[in-house]
Amino acid sequence: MKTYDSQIPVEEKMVKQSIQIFARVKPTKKTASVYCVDNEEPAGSILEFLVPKDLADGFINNKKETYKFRFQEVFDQTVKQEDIFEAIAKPVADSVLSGYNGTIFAYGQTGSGKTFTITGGAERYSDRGIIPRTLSYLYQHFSQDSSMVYTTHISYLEIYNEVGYDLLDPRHEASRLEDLPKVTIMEDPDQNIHLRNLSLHQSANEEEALNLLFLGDTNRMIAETPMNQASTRSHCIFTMHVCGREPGSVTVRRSKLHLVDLAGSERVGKTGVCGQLLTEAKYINLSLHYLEQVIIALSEKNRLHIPYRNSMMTSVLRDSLGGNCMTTMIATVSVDKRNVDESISTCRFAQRVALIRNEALLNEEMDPALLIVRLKREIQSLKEELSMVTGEKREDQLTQEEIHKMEELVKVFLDDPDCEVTLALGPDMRKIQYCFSLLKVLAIHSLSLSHNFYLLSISHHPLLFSFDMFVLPHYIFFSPPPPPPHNHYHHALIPKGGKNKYKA
Ligand SMILES: Nc1ncnc2c1ncn2[C@@H]1O[C@H](COP(=O)(O)OP(=O)(O)OP(=O)(O)O)[C@@H](O)[C@H]1O
Repeated sequence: MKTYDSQIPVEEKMVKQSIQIFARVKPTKKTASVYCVDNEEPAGSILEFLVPKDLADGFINNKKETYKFRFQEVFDQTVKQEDIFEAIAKPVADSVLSGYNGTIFAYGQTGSGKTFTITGGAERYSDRGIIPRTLSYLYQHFSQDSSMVYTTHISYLEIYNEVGYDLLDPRHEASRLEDLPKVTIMEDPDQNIHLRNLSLHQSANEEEALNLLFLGDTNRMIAETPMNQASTRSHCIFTMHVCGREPGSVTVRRSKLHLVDLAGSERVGKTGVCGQLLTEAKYINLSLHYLEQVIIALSEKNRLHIPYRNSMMTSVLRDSLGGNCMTTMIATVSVDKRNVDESISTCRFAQRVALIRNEALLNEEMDPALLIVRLKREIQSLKEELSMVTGEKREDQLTQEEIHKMEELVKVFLDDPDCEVTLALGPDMRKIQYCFSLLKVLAIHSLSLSHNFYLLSISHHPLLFSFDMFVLPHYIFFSPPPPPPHNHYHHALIPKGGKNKYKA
């Protein structure tokens, strides 16, 4: 198996990349060989179909007998789900972890193995598809990476007969489809798509995410058709929103991972469906036709208008097709003789898709809530600086907490025998004045000790009170009083011969 180095260096902010295309061949019991795979090619792998001119079931082919298609890699019938995950999904999951959007979509004829590849088979644990394996990989990474804090949200959208439904809506089971709220598309002025009525569920761990996947899968529109016993009659988009942030940083990385299981195209004439199955088939074919139109428009140079708005699916996947996303397509093909023409058209479609170049951007942004806190702090400090420069006084009074803090600071300042020690108060004149007042009181008190009796009017200051009480009988009034440190004045008694315990 080939390896792809699609791990993106984090410092690169934009990655231009063509949509990656892979092919997967569904196992068949039929032995007649109509195809071959060449994985030895240096630039990718070749899937070749051999179509004899006299093909019995009506496939008209006048000239060509071989059709060759190049893919990044072709996975033949025996390739396991685990290998598909490693080669296709892991690199996309890694880019999502780095902050880029990622999309993986499976495209192919009905019954060719899209659901098996994206979601998985129900029979064996080893049949788990891309979604459960990717969830497991991502949550394992989240728990191991202590340098980042991650949050994840999940949504699961179904587009059935061109109408969007929320597969995670708890009313799904008990209600008729037509009674459920429809998911609608809204576009903001920057042409970003928003989906109304599509719920987002936070999932803290792999188990919660798997429960959501299971809930959504049980609500999908599945029906038995002549081509597939459990055919998905809708397009399903499982989306994981990942938000990563370094602890303490205001920068967040938000990326989206779309895992898309498209409904399968089917030839209505060939399968002979009627009634509801026919209506569904018409819608499926129409929306796949619109998808093809978008792909054709994107692959043509100088096309100004891309018809995204023609269908809900192309509107929702707008970013994945020619936009801000690392996108990968898996073409699922059946190599039974009777399906060869559809498989060839799937491969042709893939070749067109490979021409589309996306520009994936590193989705980094500032967290608005944290940014507000940081800016508030900055405004406060600028205000203080400004009032220092202009000499403008702040009107608001110091709080008790601030006063207490400054008293502590002065105490530490005075207790420190180091003459170089500084009293750091910040650029707030009120605090500076308050500390000067405290220091003056102490200075006067010191003087009073050498000149016998003095009167001092000071604030209600617990530090000073403690030594005011020390030698109570020796006091007289001293006038005028020093500037009051704050609003509440008290006359304190300064003793003669008292010891200043705040000085060395
Ligand atoms: N690689 C595979 N290995 C084993 N079984 C497979 C594989 N691919 C498909 N199958 C089986 O083939 C059947 C049809 O596959 P699946 O439902 O995935 O097709 P689909 O492309 O999703 O069809 P539809 O478009 O009708 O929903 C299923 O029973 C599935 O288990």
